[in-house]
Amino acid sequence: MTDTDSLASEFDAWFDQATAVDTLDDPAPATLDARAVSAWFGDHKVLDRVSLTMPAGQVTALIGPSGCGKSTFLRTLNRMHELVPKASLAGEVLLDDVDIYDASRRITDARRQIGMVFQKPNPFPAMSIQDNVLAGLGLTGRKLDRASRTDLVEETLTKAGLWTEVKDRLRQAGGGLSGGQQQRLCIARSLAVRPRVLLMDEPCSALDPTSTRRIEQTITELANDVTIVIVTHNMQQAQRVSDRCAFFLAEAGTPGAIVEHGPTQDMFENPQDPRTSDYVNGRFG
Ligand SMILES: Nc1ncnc2c1ncn2[C@@H]1O[C@H](COP(=O)(O)OP(=O)(O)OP(=O)(O)O)[C@@H](O)[C@H]1O
Repeated sequence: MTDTDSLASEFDAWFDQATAVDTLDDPAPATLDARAVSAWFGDHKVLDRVSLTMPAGQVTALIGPSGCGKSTFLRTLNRMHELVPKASLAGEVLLDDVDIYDASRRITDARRQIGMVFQKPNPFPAMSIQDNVLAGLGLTGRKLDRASRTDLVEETLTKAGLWTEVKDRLRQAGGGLSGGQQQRLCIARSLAVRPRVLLMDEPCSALDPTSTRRIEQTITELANDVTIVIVTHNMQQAQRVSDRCAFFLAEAGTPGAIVEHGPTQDMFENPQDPRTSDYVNGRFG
């Protein structure tokens, strides 16, 4: 028995301990509505009353120069900001009208419904490809029978655009894939818990141009199933993948705020604010 075989069977055994077997629903994409979100690290205020609606089933790109608070804003959208020691927050984030920060809501519930993909692909390197896909389910405490797991692995790897490349080696280690394939594996892992929103923090910044285009294609294909919010420094990418854009700026030591937001085509072809025009045309940042 190889290492990957033994890992795979351990994981299977964990799932098979289930006394009750769950079925996964197929939820519709949700609208995320940030209302007057401010964020601090200690006494350093980095976001000031940011309000933005990210419509269901659309791709919203967050753009702006380095340090203007895009990643911080993204992390307020699924309660990851509060993991940083001394970080604090004001405002509301509504997922289809329900405040994810409401005291009666569990943090794990928000994270399950609002998944995240990071800059650097972070699969579990020694874990098999199929177990990487299923790993998030374990964390949310849900157990599926074997047939449902097999279906879920195929479905999510297909949606992430990776199935045909890995279907004959599902029990091999995730760490053996290329960087672009690893990022698509991480997207499949996020999709396996059936999120309603997927947050992506510069998901292509560690990838070559070919892998980048493949991920962009995946984003476009996913948009009907899940609302996507993506941070990107690449203006061509924002134009290629997003329906809407929000331009963030932190001017002269002030906290980050949104200068302008709207349909991507308007933001690039007919921006209302000269600072937006300067930024999207590469004159600063
Ligand atoms: N963990 C942290 N502790 C303290 N300050 C932080 C932390 N993370 C970010 N900051 C500060 O918050 C501000 C916003 O950072 P953030 O990473 O959100 O900006 P960004 O627009 O995403 O930047 P980039 O495009 O370079 O990733 C910056 O001043 C940054 O130094």
